[in-house]
Formats: sequence, structure tokens, C-alpha cells
Amino acid sequence: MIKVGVLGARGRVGVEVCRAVEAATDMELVAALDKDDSIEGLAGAEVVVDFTHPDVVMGNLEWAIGHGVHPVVGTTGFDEGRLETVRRWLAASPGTNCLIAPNFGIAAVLMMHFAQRAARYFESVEIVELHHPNKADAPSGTARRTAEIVAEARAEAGAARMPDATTTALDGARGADVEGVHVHAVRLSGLIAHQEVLLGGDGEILTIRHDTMSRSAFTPGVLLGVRRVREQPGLTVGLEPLLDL
Ligand SMILES: NC(=O)C1=CN([C@@H]2O[C@H](COP(=O)(O)OP(=O)(O)OC[C@H]3O[C@@H](n4cnc5c(N)ncnc54)[C@H](OP(=O)(O)O)[C@@H]3O)[C@@H](O)[C@H]2O)C=CC1
Ligand SMILES: O=C(O)C1=N[C@H](C(=O)O)C[C@H](O)C1
Repeated sequence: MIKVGVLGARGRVGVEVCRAVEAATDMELVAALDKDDSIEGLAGAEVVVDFTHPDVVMGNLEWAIGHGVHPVVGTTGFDEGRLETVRRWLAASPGTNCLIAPNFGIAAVLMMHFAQRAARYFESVEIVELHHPNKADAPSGTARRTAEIVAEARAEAGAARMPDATTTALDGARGADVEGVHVHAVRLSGLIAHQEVLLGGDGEILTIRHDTMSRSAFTPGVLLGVRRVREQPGLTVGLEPLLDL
């Protein structure tokens, strides 16, 4: 049995994760902690799942890694600086591993992968992410990561700069620029989590769209991460290696 702790246990995703861990026959939920609980309650857990908030996740990771608990992290807000800090903590705690995935939905991971594969064949790529209005951050972790891997694929293929004749615009009208890829964030009641990657070429457009219809979509990926994190050395970013992508 894998002893699992959950941080953010009363949150929108945390509730689903606790339910899934309790239903898994190879896992035991040993701690379900939320905002005002002491993180010391994680003592005894082998793996901790974090779905909290970008402002608190780094403190949680420092504690977990320092205590030899393997984190599986869904919380967003990771840039290269944060990832480097996590790598440093892991290096100081040999045998402890960490998985950080901006999206645990299998279809969402495939959407990102297909966008990365397609990017080199098109002149233009833009991303529109659409989420519920209670989301803390923008752009979403998924959109940010998609833009990064799309930009990387385009750079590797020697793609030219994307055409854009805009010289006059209101601030924000062209969205956020993530390594040259424009990302637009919609916050709308009724939505959960959605993303479109628009790829434009000569006379044709490919749209890759992903829709999260229920937060239960994240739990198979989280359980996969919990089962595999102990054998994935150091820091793993994204679920792709666990899906052989
Ligand atoms: N990787 C993925 O697949 C996914 C990632 N996410 C990300 O996960 C994060 C959480 O999303 P969501 O569940 O919607 O958010 P919620 O706000 O619904 O849940 C977060 C929970 O964490 C609690 N919390 C805040 N601080 C702490 C702390 N220090 N220790 C323990 N618990 C704490 C919050 O309490 P309180 O409300 O009182 O502040 C809340 O109950 C976001 O960053 C989101 O982007 C979301 C969906 C999928
Ligand atoms: O906050 C959310 O809801 C989600 N957050 C993640 C992100 O920022 O990409 C994953 C998914 O989009 C849902």
C-alpha cells in the first residue's frame, strides 16, 4: 500500500483526489490537509499530492522534499526559476523524487503533445485558454507549458518569426507573449477548463481543442503519478514520460 497525503484536500480538485485515493486498492489516504492544518500532519506519508495555490506550493514542496516525501504536484505557477529551486532541494535530499504536471488529464496531455508535433508545419500559432472565474492564475499552467513546448518545437525546426503587422493595440489585446507565442485567457461562469491551440498556414487552419467536462478527469493521471513517482529519479515535469510520449 502506498501511503498518500493530500494538500488542498477540501479544494475543487483535492476532494476528487481524496475520493480516488480512497477507492484505489493499492493506496492508503494517511493525511487530508487543507489551509489551516499543520503540514507536520504529512509525517508518515510516502507521497504527497498538492493541489493548493501558486502562492503556497513552494513552501509545501520544501517541507515535503526535506522530509523525504515524494511530491506529485498539480498546483500551477511554475516557471524555470521555481523548477530550478525544486531541483536544488531534490539534490540535497537524495532518493526523493518529484513530479510536477500542469495538467493530469490524459486528453489534455495528448492535446499538448499534438500541438507540439504540429507546430513546425504552420506559420502561426496562438493559444486560447478558457477557465472558470475562480481560477487564481492566468495564463493557465497548461497554456503556459503548451506555449513553451510549441516555441521549442518551432525553434528546433528553424521556423521564422510569426507574421503579425499589429502596430497599435490596447494593452492586453494580443494576450500574453510566452516565448513568442500569444496566449489569451478567458474567465467565464459555466466553464471548467478548456483550451484551443490555433495553428494557421497557407489557406488552412488546424484547431486542436480540449475540454475538461469534470474534475474527475484529473484523477487517473494523479494516481499514475502516485504509483510511479518513487521510481522516476529527480524532477519530472509533465505526465508525458509516464505515458511514453
Ligand atoms: N495539474 C492539473 O491537472 C490541475 C491543476 N490545477 C491547479 O491546482 C490548483 C488548485 O486548484 P483548485 O482545486 O481548483 O483550487 P481550490 O481553491 O478549489 O483548492 C485549493 C485548496 O487548497 C487550500 N489551501 C490553500 N493554502 C493551503 C495550504 N497552505 N495548505 C493546504 N491547503 C491549502 C485552499 O483553501 P482556501 O480555499 O481556504 O484558500 C483550497 O481548499 C491551482 O493551481 C490549479 O490551477 C487544477 C486542476 C487541474
Ligand atoms: O485551475 C484550474 O481549474 C486548472 N488549472 C490547471 C492549469 O492552470 O492549467 C489545469 C487545468 O487547466 C485546470
